[in-house]
This record gives sequence, structure tokens and C-alpha cells, in this order.
Amino acid sequence: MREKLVEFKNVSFRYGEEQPWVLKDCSFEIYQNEAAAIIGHNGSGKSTIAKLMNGLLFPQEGEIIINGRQLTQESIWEIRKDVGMVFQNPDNQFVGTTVQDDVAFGMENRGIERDEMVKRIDNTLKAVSMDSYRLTEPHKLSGGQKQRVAIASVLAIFPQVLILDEATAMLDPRGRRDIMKTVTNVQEERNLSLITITHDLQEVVQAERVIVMNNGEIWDEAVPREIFAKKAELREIGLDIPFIATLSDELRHAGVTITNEALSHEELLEELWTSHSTT
Ligand SMILES: Nc1ncnc2c1ncn2[C@@H]1O[C@H](COP(=O)(O)OP(=O)(O)OP(=O)(O)O)[C@@H](O)[C@H]1O
Repeated sequence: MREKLVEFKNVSFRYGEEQPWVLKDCSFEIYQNEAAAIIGHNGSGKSTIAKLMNGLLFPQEGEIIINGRQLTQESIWEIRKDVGMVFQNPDNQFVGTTVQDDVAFGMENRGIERDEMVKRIDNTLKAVSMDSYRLTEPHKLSGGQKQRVAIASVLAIFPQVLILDEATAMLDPRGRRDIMKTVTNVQEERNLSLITITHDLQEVVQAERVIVMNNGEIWDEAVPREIFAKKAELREIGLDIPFIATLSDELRHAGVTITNEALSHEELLEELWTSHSTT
């Protein structure tokens, strides 16, 4: 059985006593070597969940357990060794004067030996196609390049849980696909838990399990195909439906038989091919 790496037990959170609850009684688990996604409309509580996972925030109610440790003021430093996080705005994440200094920074804080650091800088910058920018000052990079470096810096510390909070938002669709492929390879190689946080349904297609948030509550938890099948309800909670799902519906309305919910152009073609060749 896979080990639980993240556990939220009846977690509720608000930003102040006079403020509304932004998370209400949320319970979920993320397992080792699992690619999970958390999706929801703007303001549904996704980033708050991410910040609770590494002790940037603490819940007023409920318990959070990361890699067997309960989140407390005392345990945050140990927990932060296990949880790597990349946020949407890479500018807030740079500390080094060059790209390689930046990747080194998180490792220095964790006391990693110099030879090992050099090796990891090399490998992670290559993995995100940024090795030719080692000596560049981070502020001279484009938004997408900064995002790649931010991801490399987190991968270099070998976290057990990697959280990407809208972290590919500044990349174009191709760059996004490339980076997600790299991250997924690393996830599989190192048996990490990968948590992709997004408001874009198309990005959850690769996930094994999707947690859907709505107004601070867990609205649903299922595999992507089951989530995609609930198009009308997803629209009602403020999510945009991917083109391929809308197209499938229009074809159905036009009388075309489509039995399985397609997640990609290729799957829809396959579906049409199958139904066409059997009629
Ligand atoms: N520092 C803060 N102080 C007070 N309220 C906050 C703070 N940060 C977030 N909130 C509120 O908490 C709620 C949840 O915000 P959160 O950032 O977790 O949502 P989200 O789903 O990540 O949204 P987005 O997709 O826009 O990033 C929102 O209503 C937001 O206005």
C-alpha cells in the first residue's frame, strides 16, 4: 500500500477572527508517488491549502499531517524539508544573484555537500532546459524562464511532496507541456507526491486524482474522466470547460454517439473512429 504523505483532517481556516472561513472542514489525503491535482475557481481556497501544507499558515481547526509529522510551530522546519513549493509569481522566489546561486540557496540551507550541490545544479538546470543560463542574473530572465529556474531550485532539494501552485501559468502551452513532462518524469523517478494546483481543467488531465474546491469546501474528488463528465455542474461552480469536452457535447447533441468522456483530441478521434466503424 502507498504511504500517506499529506493528510488534512477536518481542516478549517480563516485569515483572522473577524474574517470569513476560507476553508471549511476539509479532509483529504495525498499518497506517495501520486500525481494529484487541486482545482477550483479564483478564491476557492487552493493557495491557502498550499500554504497550510508547509506551515506558512496554521489551521484554526483540524489537523495536518505531513510525512507522518503533525504540523506544529515546532515541526515546520522538518516539514519544509519534505515539501517543495513553487508559486505563480517567480519574482518573489529569487534570492541568488545568478541562476546557479539561486538553485544552490535552498541546498545550502539544508547543509548539502558541495560536490553533491554541483551535481544537482547541473542535473536540475538541464532537466528544465536552463543550463545555458547558469550565470545569468535571474531578473534578466523572461517570466517563463524564471518559472523554470524556480522549479529547478525546488527539485534540487529533493522534496517528498512537490506543490506547483499555478506554477506554469507564465509559460506558453508548449512550454507548459514540456515542463509538466519533466516534472512528471522526476516525480516517477523519485516516487514523489506531485500536487498541481490550477483553475484550468485542461491541466488536470494527467493527474491520477483530482480534488475540486468550491467556496472553501471539497466539492468532489475523483479521476479526471469522472470530473470531466460533470460539465454542467463544473460550469456552475465557475470552471471553464476545456474545448474538447464542449466539442464532445456538441457532437452528442448533433446525434453522434460518444460513449466515453474524451480527455484529449486523440481520445475523441479514437472514440469517433470506434463508434463510426461499428455503425
Ligand atoms: N492574506 C489574506 N488575508 C485575507 N484574506 C485572504 C488572504 N489571502 C487570501 N484571502 C482570501 O481567502 C480566500 C481564498 O483565497 P486563496 O488564495 O486560497 O484562493 P485560490 O483558490 O488560490 O484563488 P486564486 O485561484 O485566485 O489564486 C479568498 O476569498 C481570498 O480573498
